[in-house]
Amino acid sequence: MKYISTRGKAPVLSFEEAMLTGLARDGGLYVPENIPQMPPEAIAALAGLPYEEIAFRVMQPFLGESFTDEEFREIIARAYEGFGHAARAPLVQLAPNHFLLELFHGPTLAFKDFAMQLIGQLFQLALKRRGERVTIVGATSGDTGSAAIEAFRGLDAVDVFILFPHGRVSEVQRRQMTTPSEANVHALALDGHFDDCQARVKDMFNDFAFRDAVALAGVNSINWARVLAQVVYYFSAATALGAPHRAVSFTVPTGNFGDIFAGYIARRMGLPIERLVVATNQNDILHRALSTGGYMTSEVAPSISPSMDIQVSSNFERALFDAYGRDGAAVAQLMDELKSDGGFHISQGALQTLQETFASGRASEDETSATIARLFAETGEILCPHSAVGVKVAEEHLGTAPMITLATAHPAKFPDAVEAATGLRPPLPNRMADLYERSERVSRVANDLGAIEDLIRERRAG
Ligand SMILES: Cc1ncc(COP(=O)(O)O)c(C=O)c1O
Ligand SMILES: N[C@@H](CCOP(=O)(O)O)C(=O)O
Repeated sequence: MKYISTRGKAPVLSFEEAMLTGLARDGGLYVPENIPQMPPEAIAALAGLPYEEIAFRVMQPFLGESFTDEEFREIIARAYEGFGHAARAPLVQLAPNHFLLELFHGPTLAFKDFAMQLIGQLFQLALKRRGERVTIVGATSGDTGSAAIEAFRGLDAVDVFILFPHGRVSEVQRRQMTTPSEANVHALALDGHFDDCQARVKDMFNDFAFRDAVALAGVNSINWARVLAQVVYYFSAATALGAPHRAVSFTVPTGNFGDIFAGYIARRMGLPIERLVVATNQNDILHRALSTGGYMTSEVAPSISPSMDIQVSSNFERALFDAYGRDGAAVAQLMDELKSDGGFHISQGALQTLQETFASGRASEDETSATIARLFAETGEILCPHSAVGVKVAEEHLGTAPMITLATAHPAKFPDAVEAATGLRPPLPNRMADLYERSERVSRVANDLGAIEDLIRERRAG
């Protein structure tokens, strides 16, 4: 199994190399050269299996020679043993044809744990074998950062630096990043928004002198391994509801397009997914792009679903690569336009291809609050604001196939928004009940590449 860049000019890599590399050296994102196919009998055989076994069968064909089956099975077992629900990703029925896939039972209460817990173990094994040490730098609007810190804290082969937008994450998210005391963990509060954090991370990857000097690695969803781990729960949920004998649809609260791109990969592997619905908050660039073909950035407006306050949606590049017939030069040109003009127009043919797979919708702030309140009153389910965006948009796309909406975070991560909608302040699980008492450690940084690079050079241990 080989991995190629969406911009067509970077070295072709193995799974392990692509995972340790993060962003391709031509600025593109790695994707598999071919998508392994799962025939209907193999999909049918997943029904009723433990999540860990489904994970092994779905992901193993993407690994090539990188890890033995025994190593990979052990890593999967360790990755999910700390989850607070035996099913790992349980389904809850909301209405006759509408289900919620709860992805928030991992250690940091967001869907990011599914991938991050796994790649923490994969990095550890790969780096030990190679005798190498890396500096992980990540950008977060709240959840990736806490999941990464949880997965990599205390590991001797990595330093982790997480850039988050100062004042734009919830208090729980911030404390999850700033309270771990391990010396290899560094939380950096940047003066700017998430897109600034993500742009600086990409700048560091494109500064080859810095990149090579610190052995830079990335665990944002620019890293293919992150996307791959998220493919699994599309299979577990769909087979629980009758796939491959009946098709299902998914609605995915979307920001950086990683989670929904994982659903797209599941579909490409053969999972019968009728519709993949992109749900955005008021920062709705993806909804506008998929409706009109114009991908135009504008100011990020802070919302009650802060983890989706994103305008430059990294993984959309992977979808564009396929929609443009895997033409790396065409993608590179669009990305240049994005940088110079703040946007681009998707060609008619590529837009049509995208629209054959993806539908989309948006939820305003009021609609998000009203959905939290209504779902609580009607079903007793307390949604986080991101999941509420998903539910609202899913309700506009219900059809004959069962609809599965991804619940991407635990409501206790966003207690203010939930309390404002329901009057209830959801408590944190017992194991993190003292989060508000723990002391914080954080460095405030300007939105300045040189200054951030200097700080990383100084603080890293390697
Ligand atoms: C709670 C939550 N929901 C949804 C999203 C959007 O996911 P993606 O960026 O993969 O589209 C994020 C952030 O990524 C998130 O943290
Ligand atoms: N919403 C994310 C933003 C980063 O996304 P990623 O999936 O590319 O890591 C977050 O919570 O940090």
